[in-house]
Amino acid sequence: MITAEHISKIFNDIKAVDNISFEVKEGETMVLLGTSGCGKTTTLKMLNRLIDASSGFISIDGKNIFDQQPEILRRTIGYVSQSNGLFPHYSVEENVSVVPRLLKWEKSKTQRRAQELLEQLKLPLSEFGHKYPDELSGGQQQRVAIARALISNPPVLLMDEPFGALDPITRAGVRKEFLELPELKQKTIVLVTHDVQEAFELGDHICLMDKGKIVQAGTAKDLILKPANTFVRTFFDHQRLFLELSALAFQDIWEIVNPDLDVENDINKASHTEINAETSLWAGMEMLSDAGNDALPVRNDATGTLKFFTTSSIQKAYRTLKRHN
Ligand SMILES: Nc1ncnc2c1ncn2[C@@H]1O[C@H](COP(=O)(O)OP(=O)(O)OP(=O)(O)O)[C@@H](O)[C@H]1O
Repeated sequence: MITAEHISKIFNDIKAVDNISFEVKEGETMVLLGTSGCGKTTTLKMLNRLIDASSGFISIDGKNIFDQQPEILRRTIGYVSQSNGLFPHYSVEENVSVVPRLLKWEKSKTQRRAQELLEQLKLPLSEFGHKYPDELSGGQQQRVAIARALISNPPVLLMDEPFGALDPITRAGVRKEFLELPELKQKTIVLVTHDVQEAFELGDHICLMDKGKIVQAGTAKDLILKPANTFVRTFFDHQRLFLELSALAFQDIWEIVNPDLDVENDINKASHTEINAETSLWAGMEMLSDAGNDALPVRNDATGTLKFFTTSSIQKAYRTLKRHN
């Protein structure tokens, strides 16, 4: 678990981070979101002491980070920097082996681990191990950077705009792979982004920052449906419909949906496989987007019940939910 209490960073006379506090529980992904210059990177770098806080307290897994030597601390914290930070004159295998070398791992152990990780990241060692960063696409380089950060199996992972340099399509693909990576399921992750969609997709919790302060912290649903002030509301305005439908899941409209629509006889209930009620309404509507008269079977694991949703029943339930909020 990461705890930051009243941390600030002052550069000369600029207050880059201004008295912020947050907590990231074990296994959670916390996103620092905000526009350029609001203090996200400075906050992230204070966690592994690439930048030392001017004031405040930070602990990781109950240990005060200021009691540890920065180099030793950083061995337990994976870090993916904004520009991937790969050494251009090192091959893929050499790049991912940097930390094991510092930790004096046996060669065979390093190679086994590199093989396992690169396999998961769809860059088999036999095919990519000897290549150099400039022989790889941006998405592949980013995956090598992620493998390098994960190789020593650190419990904490810090990522600064890890997909920032990628085009939107590659970015969505790499992000999807990232979400599905078994290695990451147990990690405590802090991720910096200015991309709202990315924050909503990846963050269990989001801290929205402005001018060095956290303006609101909460789940995507909290931020979009219960904005703390006008700044938060306006921040999401340009993508509001998409974000609301992404933040809401079928379980949020479970009791609202009109039962009459569930039992219409002329809807085709056979063309979709069952999905879970934790799926977002946006994902559900995408699945229905090609359909004329289809219904999506959705299972609510909490109650064990199954309901069929059409595009129009989702839209009606969403409008009703909005009216009541
Ligand atoms: N080493 C430094 N010396 C002086 N000022 C700095 C330094 N690093 C950052 N700043 C200033 O601190 C503020 C916050 O910068 P920071 O990089 O944390 O923002 P950010 O939200 O990560 O921005 P971006 O999304 O553009 O990376 C900015 O005003 C920046 O100019």
